[in-house]
Amino acid sequence: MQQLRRSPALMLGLAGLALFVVLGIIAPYIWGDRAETLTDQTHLAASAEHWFGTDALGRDIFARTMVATRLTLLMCLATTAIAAVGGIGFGAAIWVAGPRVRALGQRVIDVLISYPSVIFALVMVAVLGPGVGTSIVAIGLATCPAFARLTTNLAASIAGRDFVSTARLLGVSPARLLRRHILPNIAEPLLVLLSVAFTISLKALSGLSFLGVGVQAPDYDWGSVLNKGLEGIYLNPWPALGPSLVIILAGLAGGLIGDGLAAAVNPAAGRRRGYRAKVEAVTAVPSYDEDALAVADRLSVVLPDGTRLVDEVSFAIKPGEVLGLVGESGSGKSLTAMALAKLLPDDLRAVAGTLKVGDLDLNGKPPASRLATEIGIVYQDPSASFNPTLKLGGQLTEALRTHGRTSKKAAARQAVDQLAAARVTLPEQRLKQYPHELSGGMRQRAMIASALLTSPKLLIADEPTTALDVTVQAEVLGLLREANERDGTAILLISHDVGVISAICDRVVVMYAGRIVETLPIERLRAGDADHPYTQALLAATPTLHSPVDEPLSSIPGRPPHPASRPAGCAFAPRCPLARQQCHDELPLLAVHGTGATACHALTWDKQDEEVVA
Ligand SMILES: Nc1ncnc2c1ncn2[C@@H]1O[C@H](COP(=O)(O)OP(=O)(O)OP(=O)(O)O)[C@@H](O)[C@H]1O
Repeated sequence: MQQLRRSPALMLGLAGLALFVVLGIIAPYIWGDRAETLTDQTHLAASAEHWFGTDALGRDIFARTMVATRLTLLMCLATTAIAAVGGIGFGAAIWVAGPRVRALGQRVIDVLISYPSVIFALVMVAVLGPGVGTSIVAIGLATCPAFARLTTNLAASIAGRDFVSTARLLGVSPARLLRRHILPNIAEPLLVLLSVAFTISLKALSGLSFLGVGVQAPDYDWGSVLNKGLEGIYLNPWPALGPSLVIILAGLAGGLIGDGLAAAVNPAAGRRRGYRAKVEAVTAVPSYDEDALAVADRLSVVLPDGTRLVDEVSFAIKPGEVLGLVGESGSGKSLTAMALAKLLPDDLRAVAGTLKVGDLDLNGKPPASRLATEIGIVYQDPSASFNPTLKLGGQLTEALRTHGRTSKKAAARQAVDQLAAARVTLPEQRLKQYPHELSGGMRQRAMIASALLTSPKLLIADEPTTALDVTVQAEVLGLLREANERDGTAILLISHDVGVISAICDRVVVMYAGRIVETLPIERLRAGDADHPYTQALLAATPTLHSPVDEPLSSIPGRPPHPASRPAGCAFAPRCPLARQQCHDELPLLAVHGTGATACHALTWDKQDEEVVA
């Protein structure tokens, strides 16, 4: 509900609709007489007395438009109800009926959808005769296939989920499966379609009445008022413009509700990668090496409501350095990295003192071509990194050809060389293949080759090995290190796995609940010599060659807090074995400690305790 309240589009749409509903209720009482009274003041232009003018029978068009609101809305409501009940019912029924009926039903839906709904409605009107009832049934039935298609498609997408498989295994009948497991999970998109169907109904019903085959006198809806207003449009446009405006406003309210619902029920819709997000500057106090390649100085990633998903993290990456970013799922690693590539989803904002890669100031508006060529990205899932409908050749050479203005032939040659360097077998043939023709490991190598093609200064590798099996993981990490040593490419490697970070990084930054809790050289991480209890817990939870096989690995009890509900003090305190009251009350700041930096009150306690004893 909070999500819904946050959507201005939805609120505006609902307010508009509420206004029309109120109008529909009160209009006949206020304007009823004026709307029906015949006068000899025919075809009058718009004036202070007749806002939309008068029609051929001298009736006030504004009054008729207002009074028509009730019938128009009721017809839209009835049409939407028929479309939803009929469409969802049909879609659900063919889904339950089993694969054969489903396939047949889907073909029927395809045919119905491909037939223009207006023609279908006109045929029905011709058969049943025009009128309110016919218009409702005709447009309602014409909109059914859209609901049916969405219902079967969504049901199919949910049917593969583990909880549905489990229910099947338990012998739950298809009808119960649909009612208990499938429909509740597809209710949200259906709700969005409902508001869209309302707008579609409004347009279609008004269209029928406008053509003279919908609502018939003495009844009238907005479409028929518009029809009458059209008669003198060249001399007097308001009788036509007035009702049109009302139809547009009501349609807009429905559209805004649809957009608002879509955004509210699917906040993840904004999480698509690829949007260049706004970066805002805070007062900069440089606290990093001047020769650093990439700098994030007090970088926060902020939700529209002000929640800091990433909270003032500062780090720098030296040229040629491999920096690891480690932490549990949800600790803000990916958002930090995406802010550095200016690729945050468009619902998020990056706020930073300094945010730069090389001389690219990410607080400003760096040229897209330099961003695309100077920062390379390797994502976690090699099967999702490439477009499955395009051959690899075009995808690999895209950045070179778009931003480097390299010829097709030269770009292909470079792609082959880079694929070979990434040990992709038969590199020339690969260019002509689709991504699905490569194994997962081979695809990830191709992804690394693709990211390195433009010789980026910084390569961001976001969990590049998580989707791969162990042997391929080692090879992919080897490739990254090789690129780093061969070309001096700096790498920001993101992983939740301390083992992966230890394998190739020079330095590590440990994140917890959107903040940095510790940074340390990799030798210390490998030696298990971490200061922060969270890093120590991560290390204890990581198996090594020396871990006793007969003892279970330790785990960290509890869960990290969501960034919106971080406690006032140390976010790790509720899970920390060392926590004292101070940890719950005061936020520890990152302070240099030996060869690293740590944000932990416990490091100051020994000294304090000694002083107390002395
Ligand atoms: N667009 C968004 N809107 C709202 N919350 C978001 C959005 N993107 C990320 N988050 C939240 O921000 C937090 C940090 O997300 P992030 O993806 O950076 O974590 P992570 O450490 O990379 O974890 P993982 O390894 O699971 O990807 C999480 O709580 C996540 O749910």
